[in-house]
Amino acid sequence: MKFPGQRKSKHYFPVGARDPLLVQTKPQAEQSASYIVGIDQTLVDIEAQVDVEFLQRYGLSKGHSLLVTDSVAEAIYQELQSRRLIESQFAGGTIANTLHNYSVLSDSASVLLGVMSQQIEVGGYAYRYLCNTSSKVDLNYLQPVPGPIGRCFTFVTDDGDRSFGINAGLMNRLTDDYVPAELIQGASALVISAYLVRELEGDTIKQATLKAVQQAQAAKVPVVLTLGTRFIIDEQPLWWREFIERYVTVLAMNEEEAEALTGFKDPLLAADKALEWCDLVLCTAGATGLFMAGYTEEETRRETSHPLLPGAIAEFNRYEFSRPMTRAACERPCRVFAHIAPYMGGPDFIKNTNGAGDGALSAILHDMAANRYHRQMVPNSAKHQQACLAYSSFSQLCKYANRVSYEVLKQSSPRLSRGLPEREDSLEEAYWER
Ligand SMILES: Nc1ncnc2c1ncn2[C@@H]1O[C@H](COP(=O)(O)OP(=O)(O)OP(=O)(O)O)[C@@H](O)[C@H]1O
Ligand SMILES: O=c1[nH]cnc2c1ncn2[C@@H]1O[C@H](CO)[C@@H](O)[C@H]1O
Repeated sequence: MKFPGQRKSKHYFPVGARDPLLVQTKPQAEQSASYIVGIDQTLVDIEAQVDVEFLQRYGLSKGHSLLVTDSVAEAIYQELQSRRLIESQFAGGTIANTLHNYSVLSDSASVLLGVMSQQIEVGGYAYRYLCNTSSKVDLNYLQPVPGPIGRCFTFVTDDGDRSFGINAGLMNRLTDDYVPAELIQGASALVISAYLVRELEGDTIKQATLKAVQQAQAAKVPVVLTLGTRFIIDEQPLWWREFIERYVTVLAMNEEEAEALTGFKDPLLAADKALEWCDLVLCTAGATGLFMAGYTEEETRRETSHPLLPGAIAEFNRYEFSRPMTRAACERPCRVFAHIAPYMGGPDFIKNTNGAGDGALSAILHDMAANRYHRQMVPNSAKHQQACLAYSSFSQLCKYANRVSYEVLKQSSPRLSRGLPEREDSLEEAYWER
């Protein structure tokens, strides 16, 4: 496990096994027991640059993810091919992207549950999917299916925004016998998306996901939900509120999804509302940066040394130096909020914003898993006198998530091909210390 985020490590963090004191503290097996599990619809992103007229012609919605039938998918594919518009075909899926990035950032294992074509052709979609996934993502639990995985037409318009047309194939046929209880119970977190409920007749992935969620809850493994696209939430916001209240510890969303869920357009108010149902919220807001909200113990909360920020909640970042806890773990829960503007104002040129939000979530997951790893390695550390959800403060979590989003934008790919630089050689090295 690498240290989460980059900063001067004034806290003790066992990154290697060479320290003799550390080796004595815990057996080796426990180190390798640190992993996260995710469930996803296995699909390949077929990326193409198009104009808004193209989206309208095929009944797609700008900035969102909609299902397309086989015949529409074929027509789209033919047009993209004949006009030579396809730029890349690369493994996608919001959770698989998140797991891949988590593994790249943390240098640690994650496990993907989903389906995979049992018959694989070199160069085909399934083949590409496997080739484009980090070797630290364990694909051994995938369920074989007798047909294609999904295709996600990823349309990038002139403004860099992305819109999706999903052709499902057999991506929704995961059954609950491919959700091993032991695997879920031993994880640092279970990660799912709202997309998993978008099923057609005969699909089983929603049921399989529910089983996994219940197993995680019973084993006190945090359930992390990302909302995916606003349309799914718009369809049944009350169902989602109840689902979150019942099962979810960490909620990730962008400001549109946040509005669909809570009715609040302002990301800060939306995050505040969502804290009625869950414990920790990440709300990304494009060029406005990102917000986090959560709980901490009132007695041990820490005041920021940064300027206090104005907003719908006055001076909302006052306690951003505190570490997040579940509401249930606090004797006197106190709400904490934090915000950060895009790292260095964002890259000079943004070709495509696809996956920037997934990137932010993978950073949060890394920090959460690092906390558990550290607790296993150094259980009597002062860091664990209280049961915190993450290793770092809200403020550091924001920085790290934001830095990873920047890297996704800079690499123009939802899946990082490399982690963060070991040293930031820009003038912004101080960013991590501020
Ligand atoms: N136009 C932009 N300029 C600067 N930074 C940006 C821009 N768009 C996104 N970012 C960065 O990326 C982060 C996540 O962006 P965004 O809110 O667009 O995610 P998202 O809609 O959830 O994306 P996805 O669903 O594709 O993963 C932002 O918090 C910000 O740090
Ligand atoms: O229906 C879906 N299920 C799973 N993943 C999806 C769906 N629609 C879009 N994405 C994925 O979201 C990522 C960016 O956040 C893209 O890489 C795309 O593959």
